[in-house]
Amino acid sequence: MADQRAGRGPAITCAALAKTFGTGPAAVEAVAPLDLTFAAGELTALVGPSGCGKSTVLRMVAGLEAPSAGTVTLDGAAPADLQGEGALAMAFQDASLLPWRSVRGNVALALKLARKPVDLAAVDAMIARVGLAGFENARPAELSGGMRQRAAIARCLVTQPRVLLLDEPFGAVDELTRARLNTDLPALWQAQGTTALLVTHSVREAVALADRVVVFSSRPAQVVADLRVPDLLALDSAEGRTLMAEVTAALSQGWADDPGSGRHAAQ
Ligand SMILES: Nc1ncnc2c1ncn2[C@@H]1O[C@H](COP(=O)(O)OP(=O)(O)OP(=O)(O)O)[C@@H](O)[C@H]1O
Repeated sequence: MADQRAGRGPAITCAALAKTFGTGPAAVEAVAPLDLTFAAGELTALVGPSGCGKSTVLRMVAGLEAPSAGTVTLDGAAPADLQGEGALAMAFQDASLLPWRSVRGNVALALKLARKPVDLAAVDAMIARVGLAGFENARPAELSGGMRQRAAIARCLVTQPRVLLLDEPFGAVDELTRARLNTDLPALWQAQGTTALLVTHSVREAVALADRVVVFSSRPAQVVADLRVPDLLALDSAEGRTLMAEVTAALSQGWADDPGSGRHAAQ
């Protein structure tokens, strides 16, 4: 039952979603039963201690990892259905570009795989948008790590996905470029009405980019705080600093032994 409005992202619902890797004494419970809904067209940042299960949640939303229990639905559809429509895009930290293809070739391929018309002007415009104008013909090996990440982001956004899943996509990008991408890219996906999830270790990035910040406890991931980011929040305002302090406090609380003791704030 996909959303009929053109291009608009679906709501994402995780219902009693859980994941345990392995069995017996060696089993690792990565995600305890989790109930979370991400609103259509919103960008939600997921933050939490290293190894708490953030990527696992993202991979289950992407349909790359089967849940041990519970479900993920996107406006009622399974992740695989959106994958099939080319409506779901992901960028991971390790920016896996095809090494034998140019930047232009990699970005254009995303359109082909999504069964969309390959418009080279749109491809080059997206490459310019992530600051890679002039590198259209470069192969990934000729780019820095940060440039490869930017090319991977261009590859994601060129298809105008309805769902965008970003796992530390700016990890290898320097501060200046990151600041530029942080101001430039949200406008792109907001205009497209994309529903986006962003896993990040940066509280500043989470608050700067997201409409909502969900803070997880240490493994298995459970929600310890769920905070709304006011529109047009200035990070250096008193309100911005207070919100970042709240996220940071929830993160330290998330490291505590009793993850269930957290609070569930704004929705
Ligand atoms: N394929 C797998 N097989 C076995 N264990 C796994 C697998 N993937 C993840 N895990 C385990 O699940 C737990 C959660 O991992 P996950 O990558 O989701 O955490 P994360 O919060 O994204 O971590 P980080 O912030 O460090 O990237 C970890 O203990 C990890 O070792």
